[in-house]
Amino acid sequence: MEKIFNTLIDSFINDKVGIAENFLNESLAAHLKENLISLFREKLMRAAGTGNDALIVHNKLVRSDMIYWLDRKNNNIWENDFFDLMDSFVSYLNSSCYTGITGYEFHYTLYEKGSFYTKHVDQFGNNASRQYSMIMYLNTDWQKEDGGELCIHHRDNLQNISPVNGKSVFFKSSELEHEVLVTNQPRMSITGWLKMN
Ligand SMILES: O=C(O)CCC(=O)C(=O)O
Ligand SMILES: [Fe+2]
Repeated sequence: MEKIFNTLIDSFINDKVGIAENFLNESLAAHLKENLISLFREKLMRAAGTGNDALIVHNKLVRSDMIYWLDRKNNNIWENDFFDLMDSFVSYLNSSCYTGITGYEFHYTLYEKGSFYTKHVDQFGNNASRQYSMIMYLNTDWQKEDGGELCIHHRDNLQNISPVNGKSVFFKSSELEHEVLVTNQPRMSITGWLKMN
């Protein structure tokens, strides 16, 4: 995995946005996607809000995705595999870049057709614990006309990233403004944050 971890970290250092294709292998991505689809069918996914627990706001004009938090307590082997991967990524990141990450949180995310998330930054005004944002996409055969790009607003340009299967994107939560453009197909991912408490 070190090679893929380095791809993500090096591109982050060079471009402020780390991108690694196949960060999730095909099998893990497929099983996590199956989990997500079952959670949706069982009506366990909830409309996402903005803000944290203390101050949560649901506004479908800002974001229209649905989420479900991953948890080792769910006792799901694929979720646990995912957490093992994140544990090794975090220890690699901490030892190679002295980032001091002490925790993380991740949720499954579903953007149904027509959904989006308007321009925002990921760190909350009342809580600075989120250090790095990390997204992993679960969409096989994503086509350009499917839309749903992650659009990063750099100072001088826009960067559009298509949500293709297995790809991971990594950036600093306090810095980069970004949005999810309207998706024309169901768009699935795992979204999370590396935290320092
Ligand atoms: O799914 C993405 O590409 C980005 C999601 C996002 O910005 C967020 O959930 O804060
Ligand atoms: Fe975000």
